[in-house]
Amino acid sequence: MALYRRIPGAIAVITLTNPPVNALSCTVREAIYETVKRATADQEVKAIVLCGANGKFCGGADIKEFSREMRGPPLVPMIDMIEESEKPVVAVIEGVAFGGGLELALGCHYRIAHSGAQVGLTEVTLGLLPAAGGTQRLPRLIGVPAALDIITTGRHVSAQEAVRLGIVDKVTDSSAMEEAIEFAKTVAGEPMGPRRLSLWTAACPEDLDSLLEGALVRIRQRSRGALAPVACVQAVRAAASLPFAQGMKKEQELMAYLFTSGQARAMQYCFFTQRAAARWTTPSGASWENTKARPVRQAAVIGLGTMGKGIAVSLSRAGIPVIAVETEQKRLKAGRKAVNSMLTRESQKRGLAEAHLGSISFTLDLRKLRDTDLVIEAVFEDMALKKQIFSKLSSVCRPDALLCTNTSGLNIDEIASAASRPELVVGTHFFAPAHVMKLLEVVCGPRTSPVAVATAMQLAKRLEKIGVVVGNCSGFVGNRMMRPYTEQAYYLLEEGARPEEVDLVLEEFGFAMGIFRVMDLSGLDVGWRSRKELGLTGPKLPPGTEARSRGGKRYSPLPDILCESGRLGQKTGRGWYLYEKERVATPDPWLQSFLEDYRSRFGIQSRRVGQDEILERCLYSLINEGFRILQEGIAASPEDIDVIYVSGYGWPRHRGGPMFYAWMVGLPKVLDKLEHYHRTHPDIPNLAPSSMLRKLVARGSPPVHQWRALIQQHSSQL
Ligand SMILES: CCCCCCC[C@H](O)CC(=O)SCCNC(=O)CCNC(=O)[C@H](O)C(C)(C)COP(=O)([O-])OP(=O)([O-])OC[C@H]1O[C@@H](n2cnc3c(N)ncnc32)[C@H](O)[C@@H]1OP(=O)([O-])[O-]
Ligand SMILES: NC(=O)c1ccc[n+]([C@@H]2O[C@H](COP(=O)([O-])OP(=O)(O)OC[C@H]3O[C@@H](n4cnc5c(N)ncnc54)[C@H](O)[C@@H]3O)[C@@H](O)[C@H]2O)c1
Repeated sequence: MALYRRIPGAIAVITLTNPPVNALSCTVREAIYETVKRATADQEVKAIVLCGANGKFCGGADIKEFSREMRGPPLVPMIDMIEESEKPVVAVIEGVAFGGGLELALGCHYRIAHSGAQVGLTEVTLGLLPAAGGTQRLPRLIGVPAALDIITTGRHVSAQEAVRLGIVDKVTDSSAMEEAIEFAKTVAGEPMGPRRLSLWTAACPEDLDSLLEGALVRIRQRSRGALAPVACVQAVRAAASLPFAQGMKKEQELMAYLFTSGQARAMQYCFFTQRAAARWTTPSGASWENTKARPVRQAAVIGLGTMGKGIAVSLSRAGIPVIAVETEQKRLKAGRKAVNSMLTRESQKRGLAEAHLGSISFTLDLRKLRDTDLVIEAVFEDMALKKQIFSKLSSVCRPDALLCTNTSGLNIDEIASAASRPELVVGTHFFAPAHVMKLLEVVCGPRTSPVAVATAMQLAKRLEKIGVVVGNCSGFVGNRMMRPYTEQAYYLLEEGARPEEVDLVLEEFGFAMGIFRVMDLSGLDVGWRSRKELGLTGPKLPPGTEARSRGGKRYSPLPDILCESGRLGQKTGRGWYLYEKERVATPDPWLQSFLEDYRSRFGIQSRRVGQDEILERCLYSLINEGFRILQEGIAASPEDIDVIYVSGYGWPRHRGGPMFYAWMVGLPKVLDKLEHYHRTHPDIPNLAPSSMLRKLVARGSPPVHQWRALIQQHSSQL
């Protein structure tokens, strides 16, 4: 709702009151109409101040209403009514003014912001465009180039930048409300015509076409296949070239097209599932609601390699003091140098004051960890080494200290067995680069206690990451699902495809990089090392093992052969591609003839592999593993799997995540295709449809949010 009060000085104050973010629900819109009408009709009122309760102006339209039939007064005429008011309307922007919230403020005649506030037209992140006049008013206010950037990226703009750009008229460190009231008194009685943005013309560069073309190129690089940012460009073009009324018509047409799109549905699903992941539960009844996290005042990181450095920076950035431990002086020195320069860059970029950073001390002595509340181990992926460290930590650390491991897939319970307090051992699986990537898989072993899970999830929040609780199995959720996906990519090469063909299909789907480019970037030796550990190749492989089979299942030795010949990816200048110019992947004729020789050596008839087959075999095998994970209770819900893939594995947001995508495609189709591919390739067991998928199809393919109820909780590993 919206509260109305009159205060001395002939000012009416209208306060949006809809916790937690004052979203513009049907009731709020009705109340705004009513209160603005009341203020304009009241002879005693000379100016109106519009603000939000609880220090937040407005989080925009109520997204929950988008999946229901729209009721109540629409936003556009409501904002027009405010703009048309003869009495000045001043918006008080505290906290946030996002989406429809900023559009509402743009309909006001003046905007006063608190210095801590943020504004933005964030609709594009929900698969939409600002459809309450935002695409037409913002370019008129700040010019086409700046508006184009804000509308197509949906980025959050600080109050300082907002005043620089002209989005707000004034920024204050003290009370924005008091400032606005005083300001309103000074403009009461002035003519409001010049303040109506709908009457302005958008400042536009001479070469509008090349500006818009450049934006489309960037959109294609950032989110290929996404409809909303392209529609945003079209709407801004309308603002630059058409009168306001016609621009508004264009905005509405484009919104009507986006509003019912599968992409908008997928992105709004991502918005809610990301928040739902924080509400974790385990079958034992422990949950975010009934388990209190331990406070973390002091943390430690063991190992300052690729991951440890980023983890230390994340902790420090959250204001947590860190002790970083290495094995030898040289590595310690290199780690310290790298961490310090990362922190300097970070604080420059984010404008963080040094005082807000947690101090980092560097040591070779594990005994310094006796007062830490939480330790994160990030040493080599070696079970014996990890067990040795957990055993040492048990004697050094306080008995209530939480011991976390950053392993990418080793058995958490085996690591815990080396600790004196297995119930306080938990996996905290960060993703590279750890100070950038949002995902944190919180891996719960069979003996991990609820308090350990709660503390790790609380830590994720403090680090501004998205924590998702998963069960203990090889590769957990994310990496486990990647394996069949990667294997299919190898098999497709064996059968006749080229790396660039596979990558193109995946990139057209929306991944920023195809799987072969990704492997070249992270180094082919990473997977090679783990296959050697598992005895799939290298010295542990029993003599006489068939080249293309392991344990009766199909195996591709292609990546092993590449590694043996020194092709490790970008770092060696060649892998699945050739890198003559640093980081630029070009198809390699050598690889093409190598693949031809390989096929003839093993008598494989090369064939033209179609784009549909590439996409289906890669994605459906990954999805099928997701169903197995649900069946085994390694993930609590399909939503959790989707959050992991969207926030940690570059799954395109406008596709919702693998499980959501499977539902959008149609579960019967996914089942049918898997059956078909499994019939054709009976030696690839992963292609055999999981019983969970069959069960869901038999139950009529219910929507994703209903799957959780159908999952057999008794098999849960959480
Ligand atoms: C044809 C039809 C025409 C329509 C016209 C459209 C006009 C317009 O252009 C469209 C929009 O405005 S689109 C909208 C554009 N707006 C945006 O894109 C802003 C989206 N919101 C945000 O970015 C963040 O929530 C904030 C930064 C506002 C707060 O962050 P924080 O402090 O970390 O808090 P938190 O944990 O994030 O959220 C707390 C709770 O509030 C919930 N909730 C939040 N916003 C909601 C909303 N708008 N609605 C409903 N609910 C919303 C959220 O789900 C959560 O509840 P849950 O039960 O736990 O799920
Ligand atoms: N690199 C990735 O992309 C990635 C992603 C997620 C998880 N992980 C996991 O994170 C862990 C670390 O991986 P990484 O890539 O950072 O490894 P890395 O090889 O880059 O670094 C490991 C560091 O640990 C140090 N170390 C080894 N033994 C030590 C000891 N006893 N005490 C203190 N320090 C010791 C080494 O000196 C080295 O600096 C592994 O378990 C890995 O599986 C890696």
